[in-house]
Amino acid sequence: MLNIRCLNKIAEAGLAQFPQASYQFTEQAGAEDAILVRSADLKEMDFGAGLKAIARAGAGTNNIPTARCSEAGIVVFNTPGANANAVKELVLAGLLMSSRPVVPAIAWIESLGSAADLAQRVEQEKSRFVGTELKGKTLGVIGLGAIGILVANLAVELDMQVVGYDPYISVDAAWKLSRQVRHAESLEAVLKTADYVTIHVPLTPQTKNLIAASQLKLMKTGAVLLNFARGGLVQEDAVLAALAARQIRGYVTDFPSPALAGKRGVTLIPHLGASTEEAEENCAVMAAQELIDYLENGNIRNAVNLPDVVMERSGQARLCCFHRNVPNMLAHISGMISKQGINIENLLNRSQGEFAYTLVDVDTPAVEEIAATLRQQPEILRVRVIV
Ligand SMILES: NC(=O)C1=CN([C@@H]2O[C@H](COP(=O)(O)OP(=O)(O)OC[C@H]3O[C@@H](n4cnc5c(N)ncnc54)[C@H](O)[C@@H]3O)[C@@H](O)[C@H]2O)C=CC1
Ligand SMILES: O=C(O)CCC(=O)C(=O)O
Repeated sequence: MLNIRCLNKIAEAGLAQFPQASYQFTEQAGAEDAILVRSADLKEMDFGAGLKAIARAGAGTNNIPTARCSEAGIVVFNTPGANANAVKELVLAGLLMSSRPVVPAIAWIESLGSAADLAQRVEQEKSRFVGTELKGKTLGVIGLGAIGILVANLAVELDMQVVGYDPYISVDAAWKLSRQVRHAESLEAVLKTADYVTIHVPLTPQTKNLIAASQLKLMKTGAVLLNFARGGLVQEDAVLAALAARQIRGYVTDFPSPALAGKRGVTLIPHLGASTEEAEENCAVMAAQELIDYLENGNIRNAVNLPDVVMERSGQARLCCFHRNVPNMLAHISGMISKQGINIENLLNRSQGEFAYTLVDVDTPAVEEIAATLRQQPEILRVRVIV
């Protein structure tokens, strides 16, 4: 039996992927083979020696200590794109809420209750809630990955001018982007030209406080900043100062904090970007399938600390080695196997940065001794045998 521990509510369709004959769910810390998580913070968590993988049912993995996981031979997965449409739709709501004062207008009408002169007061006072149109305004999109692309393309459909910035954009992403999206050479160029700026980059040490006082100063007077990516990307004090100085008109964010609560110009949403039935299901199913293929076949799809490594099963056993990306590892692993007179049926090795992963299919199930010897190597972080 393999033990799966869920640290957040995971959609039923995802849990149903795990066959009951070979998987059980556990709440016991340290007993798990794999963890399924959404936003729970694992940074300070101790991991049991048996933990092989963590799957984030979502995009951002800043709640997972990925470097520490790699050192312990734990593969960290996420579910790229699985919730992108849900976020895109909420960004649209954010754009509409910041161009048309519908939220205060609804609050006002609710405050009137069922007053007899309701219809009359509506017509008399509605001019307090006049907005502006998105059509013709410029949207700056920072980060053109799964979400940024959808937001940029949607804005084109809304007849907005769209300017995008992503110095690391993938070729696949570039193909999906509308040709009407203008390419900005720098973050500064986006900030200077946009009426609305929306951020869609991961939170990393490099992107922390991406938008701070000096960036906010570049924004057009009266512009709106939307942050559906992570709170730490925007320096809150600087945003509050920019709002107080009327440098910017609004800050719409999916990441509330005590400092932002109740402040003029701030719209707080309780981290609902991915909270649709469809996105929760997509993420849960994708995360579960990634874990199952890794636990049962050693295959890796959508890990953040290793590249994709997928090989058809052949032979009688599979050795899965998570190791450092240093010279001679492949020769060492294959040499150890051939020294025992064992035939290698198939082998696949891929690396990403400091780490690498090797799958070896062999023609005998009797490879535990080889695995035990390989585990002695300091450069080898985890060896699994799958028969
Ligand atoms: N509010 C919510 O519920 C959700 C929030 N998110 C957040 O949104 C982020 C983005 O999600 P996806 O688009 O799915 O990820 P993604 O990985 O598909 O795209 C991220 C893009 O950011 C770009 N990027 C990285 N550093 C950059 C920089 N300094 N300047 C400009 N671009 C940069 C990358 O090249 C990549 O194209 C996630 O990391 C997560 O933090 C994601 C899903 C739901
Ligand atoms: O699971 C959630 O609701 C949060 C989604 C999210 O922030 C992400 O996918 O990065």
